[in-house]
Amino acid sequence: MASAAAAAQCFSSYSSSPATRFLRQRGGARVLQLSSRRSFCVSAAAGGFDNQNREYVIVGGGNAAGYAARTFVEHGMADGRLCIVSKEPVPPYERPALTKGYLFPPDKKPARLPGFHTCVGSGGQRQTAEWYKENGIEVLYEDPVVAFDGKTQTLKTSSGKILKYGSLIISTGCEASRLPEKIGGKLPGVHYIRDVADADSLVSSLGSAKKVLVIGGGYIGMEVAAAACGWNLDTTIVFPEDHIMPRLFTPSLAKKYEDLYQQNGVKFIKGALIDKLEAGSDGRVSSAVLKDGSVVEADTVVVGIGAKPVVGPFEAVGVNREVGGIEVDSLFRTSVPGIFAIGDVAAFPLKMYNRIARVEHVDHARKSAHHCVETLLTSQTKAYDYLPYFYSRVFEYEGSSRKVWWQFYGDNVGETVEVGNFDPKIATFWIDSDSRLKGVFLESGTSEEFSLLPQLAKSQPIIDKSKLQAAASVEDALEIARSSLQSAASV
Ligand SMILES: Cc1cc2nc3c(=O)[nH]c(=O)nc-3n(C[C@H](O)[C@H](O)[C@H](O)COP(=O)(O)OP(=O)(O)OC[C@H]3O[C@@H](n4cnc5c(N)ncnc54)[C@H](O)[C@@H]3O)c2cc1C
Ligand SMILES: NC(=O)c1ccc[n+]([C@@H]2O[C@H](COP(=O)([O-])OP(=O)(O)OC[C@H]3O[C@@H](n4cnc5c(N)ncnc54)[C@H](O)[C@@H]3O)[C@@H](O)[C@H]2O)c1
Ligand SMILES: O=C1O[C@H]([C@@H](O)CO)C(O)=C1O
Repeated sequence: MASAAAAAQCFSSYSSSPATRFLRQRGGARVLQLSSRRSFCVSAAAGGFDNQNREYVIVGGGNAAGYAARTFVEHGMADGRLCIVSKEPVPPYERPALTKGYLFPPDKKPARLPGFHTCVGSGGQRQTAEWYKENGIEVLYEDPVVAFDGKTQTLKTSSGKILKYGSLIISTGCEASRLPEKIGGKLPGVHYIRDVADADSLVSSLGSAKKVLVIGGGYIGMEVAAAACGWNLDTTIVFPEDHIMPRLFTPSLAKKYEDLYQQNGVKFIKGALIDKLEAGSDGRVSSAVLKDGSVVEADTVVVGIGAKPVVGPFEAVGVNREVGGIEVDSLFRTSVPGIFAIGDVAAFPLKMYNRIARVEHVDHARKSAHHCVETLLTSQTKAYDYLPYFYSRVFEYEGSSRKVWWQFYGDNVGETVEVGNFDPKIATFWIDSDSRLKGVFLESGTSEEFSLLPQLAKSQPIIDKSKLQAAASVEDALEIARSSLQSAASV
């Protein structure tokens, strides 16, 4: 790679300049200190490519990248020093909105950019394209990184740019798992949702849809099926398991949500796999054939069958074989000095449960980004100690018969006690064999009640299961949990 070699040469001759202190070791990261606050960009076109040196490069312009950029700005280390290389045409946004406000029917004020750029989802500033400019952050749009060379510390983008980095943060997230093309996974009318372009395409299909088939009973399946109800569409969900949200919900909790969806007209086909999707005479999807031979008609299909971490082209940095993703330590450092990974793509030590995990949820994207950049820019060596937090909100559009919003904190292990049945609340408590409360789920709580959940899941108090089982209401059950917390504190 002649241009990369040229880039490396140019980089080292620049870095030997007396005005530059080079690659200080900080929090395990190689930090290039420049005397000037402006970036150094050597535009000596080598082999037709721009030859550009950057101090900090973030690859991926998604949720985690937006929060990382904010932390760079907070430390006064963004201006002229930070470059974000993005595959998407817009600055980072709060991805959760894509299956929530974005899918509201046209007359119910759907969310659109620039309304939900990061960091509005956590009450922060709305970082528009202007915000990046004003803060001196270079963002390369629609120009994904296609090659990586750790030896020369260079990246190549799809347009052929060669970027030399001092420190690199990989935040490439996940991509939607797809049905194979040979069974109709790419037919017109078949949708996957990961980015704004996908959501736009789905919105345009919903506008003329009659029958929607949602494949997958996870997060995307539940959120998109609820959204389709808002458009008054005939909606069916099909999935291989015997209940929805199998990764988190107990069968009994799932049943309550399934009943609610059915009251909204959604049909469920459980324990079923797709054999193929078939096209009508116009070439657009018209039906799904299930493995048992039955046929479900649909003019719009939404596939939500999970996501895969985007590790390419960074495999050489070290992929975790068990959970996938780029392996990092508790400071988000990969095996290569100066290279970090955050968000969905990072396989990190989940300290409180003593296991390596990947977490595909936005709270971790935000917190891992902040923790990583703090490590990179300060002398912080505090291990990331994450408490898993998942949530969803559906039927939120104006005029819906009832809104649904739940939160879960902790680990869904052990036996469960469930209280309430959309009256309007539901709570589920996961309790291990030592009677410790490990995980807690709450539907339709007040903000005060929701704020109790992380305290419970973090302290894991000993709890009297029989008292919880006897609770007359969700409020009572939460009070019992709260008092177990108090007695744990007083021991
Ligand atoms: C539709 C949807 C709804 C969701 N709702 C919720 C929710 O309600 N609650 C919740 O907790 N979580 C939710 N999530 C999960 C949450 O959005 C993710 O955990 C979060 O976005 C992860 O942030 P990230 O930056 O790691 O990845 P992403 O936000 O996916 O960003 C990764 C970015 O990297 C880009 N990229 C990939 N490869 C390259 C490359 N080679 N070069 C340059 N750029 C590249 C991608 O295009 C993307 O822009 C949802 C996810 C989806 C898809
Ligand atoms: N509220 C949230 O946190 C939220 C909302 C939307 C999306 N997301 C994220 O987006 C990503 C994708 O979500 P998702 O719902 O696709 O993943 P998921 O893992 O939540 O659900 C996948 C579901 O697909 C089904 N499935 C798996 N293989 C199948 C197959 N071959 N045929 C039919 N069904 C199959 C199963 O029912 C499984 O529950 C995940 O990272 C998820 O965390 C999160
Ligand atoms: O975390 C989130 O961010 C967006 C939205 O709040 C941004 O305005 C959304 O729908 C979430 O669930």
